[in-house]
Amino acid sequence: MVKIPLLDLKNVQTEFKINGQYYPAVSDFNLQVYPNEILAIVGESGCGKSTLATTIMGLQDPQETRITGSIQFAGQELTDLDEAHYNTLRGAKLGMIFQDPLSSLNPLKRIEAQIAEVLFYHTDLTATQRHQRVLELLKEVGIENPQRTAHQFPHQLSGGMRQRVIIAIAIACRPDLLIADEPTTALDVTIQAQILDLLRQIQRESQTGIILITHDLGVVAETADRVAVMYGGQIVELGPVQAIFEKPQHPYTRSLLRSMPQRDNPTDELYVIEGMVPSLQEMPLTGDRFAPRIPWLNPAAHEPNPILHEVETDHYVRCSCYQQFEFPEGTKA
Ligand SMILES: Nc1ncnc2c1ncn2[C@@H]1O[C@H](COP(=O)(O)OP(=O)(O)OP(=O)(O)O)[C@@H](O)[C@H]1O
Repeated sequence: MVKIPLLDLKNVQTEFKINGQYYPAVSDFNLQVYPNEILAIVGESGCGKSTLATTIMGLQDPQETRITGSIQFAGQELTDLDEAHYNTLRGAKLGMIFQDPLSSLNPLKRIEAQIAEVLFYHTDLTATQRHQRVLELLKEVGIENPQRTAHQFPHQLSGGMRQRVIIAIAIACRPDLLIADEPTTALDVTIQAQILDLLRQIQRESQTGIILITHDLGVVAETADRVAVMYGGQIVELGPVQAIFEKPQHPYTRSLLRSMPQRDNPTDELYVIEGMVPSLQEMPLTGDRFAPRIPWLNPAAHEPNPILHEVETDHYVRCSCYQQFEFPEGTKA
């Protein structure tokens, strides 16, 4: 059976204007997201994950940004949409959850008003029905006393409760696609697990396609169906979660995994990836963008213009350098 993607990105490039010149934060980006899957996007800070999310959501300032390529959502091209049309999709068919629940909520409005607002704009529900729906949504996201929470202001809630409220707003209109940008980073571990469970429950019950953006590979292993590893604005590896964890190929994926604390040996010395993600102006645009961070690898191992290779079914790796890459002797295995 042919699977129809919910979201289909083709050659997407997002460039920021800095001192009058454009620099790509996302480039050569090709990706499909399907209904009822959680696709994780991972990479260090500065790899372009949030830029990709805001590009899909149409939240980039056109004065400062240039977006090229095609973004199709449920068969509709988004890159041509004007703000009014985007507004009919955002909050309704396209939902987004940001990292910091406090700054995503209006401190001066009660929780009920903030959830009801989305229902007001995107549904025909009456005021009484909206009130009822707000309570149902709060219950759905695991809030024990919806009546009480509905009446409270954001500062009266814990971080975990606020994130649940944000999720309630994001799912209020049953979006087909939900983008969650670091949804658990600000939360402690127990609450993190509960929020991830909630996302999985939403995916299962509503067949939602979810893009989960995170730098935390532990979160990815627990939650995702597929994983896109991003470096320098590009996908460097894409595959089913099991393939990424059990048979990682790209030197960047392998380095990220090696730098992750092991559960059975949490105090073990960690591998540290050499150097840093370069700024946009310093990012090399030809050759393998990760090459400067693995300087011991023979430069001839890299392709001059690396492309994604399918190494096994549905598992893609950029640049054939993975065939020759080894960690230097003496680094932690
Ligand atoms: N409005 C902007 N103008 C210029 N450069 C920007 C802008 N927004 C982001 N960048 C740059 O684009 C690159 C990608 O940033 P982005 O925030 O998308 O990365 P990220 O992987 O999401 O990182 P983080 O996890 O820290 O949010 C970075 O070099 C960042 O400095």
